[in-house]
Amino acid sequence: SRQRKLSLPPGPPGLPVLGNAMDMTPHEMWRRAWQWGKGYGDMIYLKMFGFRLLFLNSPEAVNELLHKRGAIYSDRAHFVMACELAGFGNIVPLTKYGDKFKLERKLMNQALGFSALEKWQPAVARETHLLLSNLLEEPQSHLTHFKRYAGSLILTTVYGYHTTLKNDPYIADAEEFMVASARAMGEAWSVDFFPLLRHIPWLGFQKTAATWKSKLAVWVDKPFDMFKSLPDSDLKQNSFCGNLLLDDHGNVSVDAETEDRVKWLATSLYGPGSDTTVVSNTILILALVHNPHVLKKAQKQIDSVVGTDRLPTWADRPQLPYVDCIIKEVLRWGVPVPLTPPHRLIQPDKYREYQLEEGTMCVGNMWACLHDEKLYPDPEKFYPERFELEKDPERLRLMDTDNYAFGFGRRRCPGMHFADQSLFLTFSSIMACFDIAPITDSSGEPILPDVEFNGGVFRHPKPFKCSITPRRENVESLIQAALSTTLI
Ligand code: HEM
Repeated sequence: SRQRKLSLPPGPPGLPVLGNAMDMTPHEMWRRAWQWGKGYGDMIYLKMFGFRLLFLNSPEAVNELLHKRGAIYSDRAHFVMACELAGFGNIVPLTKYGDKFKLERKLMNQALGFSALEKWQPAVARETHLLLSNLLEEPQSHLTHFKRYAGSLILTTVYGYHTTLKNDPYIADAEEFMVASARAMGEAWSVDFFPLLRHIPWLGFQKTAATWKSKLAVWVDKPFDMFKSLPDSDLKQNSFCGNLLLDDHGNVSVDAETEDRVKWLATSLYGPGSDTTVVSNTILILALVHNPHVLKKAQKQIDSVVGTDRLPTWADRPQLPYVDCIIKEVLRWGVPVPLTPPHRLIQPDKYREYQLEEGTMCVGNMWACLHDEKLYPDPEKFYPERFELEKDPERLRLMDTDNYAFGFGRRRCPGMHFADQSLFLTFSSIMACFDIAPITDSSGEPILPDVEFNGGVFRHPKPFKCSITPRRENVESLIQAALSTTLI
């Protein structure tokens, strides 16, 4: 027994009985794990009752375990609060590794993978041009516009439902579900560590879970019923649900079990797909306010390739390498999702001098990987040139943000190519149309916003003000012209 203990990875000493339970925090857990790493190395092990948690802080460790050994590191935990009490067990991020997982992956890859990207281009273009129009009209509400853009894009993709409303009821319901499911997985930690907590009435776990359960009809069935009642159209037929469920005449042509599975898959895509998009666009704006030279350099490249009498398109991408460097640096510097949900190890394993036990919950720390000083010198600096100036192909391959920002191995984000496509169009179009700068005080001095982030599952910048102004007189007419040619 002594030998087994000695071969576990190191970690902070826990308390008697409680173990490391008091070391956990819902606020910026990734930063705490990264700080522990300075003393313990890139693998940090915590234990609470029957729970074994392993933070992986380096590109080497995540690649070796979560990626190369993905066949045994791709299961998920059975969260009591989310799966048992609230009834959220059917959402994709909670699916156990096995046949159901494989089928869901196949369906998501079919709808969102590389080969499906072209199909989504008209919808992404339309939503982007609407976003530009919103930013032109009400530049101070950039966060509201990013939320409408991301929400409408996901609902269009998933259900064929497009909205121009800033307070669309389907988006409101989907956001409510996203908050509830994130909380269910967060609170599940404490209920899983201390199973008795669920029976203490004043803590309210059972009551909250029962409220959530009673809303499943609104969160899961309502958008699906809306999809079924939409008039037949190309948008509906081509959507995620349409593609998987409808025959050529627009009728549902699958059995009830498949229909139920697709319904849950559809609901699952909203949270991971929309918040990450909002966060990435907001991080771009924050980074540009602080780095005007980056915006100027990008605008110069965009102007030389696109000119001044049209908006960027995907065909311009090969000639706009600096925009690609900015996308990589936004994902690296901002880290929209700093930690993976735990990947559960399904059998005992050995790595380096460590023995890892079956059931260990392995968490990839993307923030730590993307701030690794060996790969990214001066990691706190927003510096897109780091990707442009690196000439060694092997180092460039290791530095590629896509290796880390979207998670790892078999659980890697199924929406990553879709996200990359939409980020290219929004980033290049925003920079082509607008100057972005700090607001100024009464004496004209710039007020730079703080670089501060919320500490939850998604790394939202704290709300900030900035000035977003059209670069030229013809920006409005360009946007209008683009909108009229990208009608859905
Ligand atoms: C900048 C944009 C995005 C980022 C940074 C991002 C990042 C991530 C990360 C880190 C994970 C966890 C992977 C792991 O456990 O190893 C994940 C999972 C997931 N993402 Fe994304 N994502 C983005 C956009 C999207 C989009 C647009 C969609 C869908 C349209 C999407 C759908 C999902 C789903 C369904 C999962 C759960 C996969 C599973 O548990 O098997 N994501 N994403």
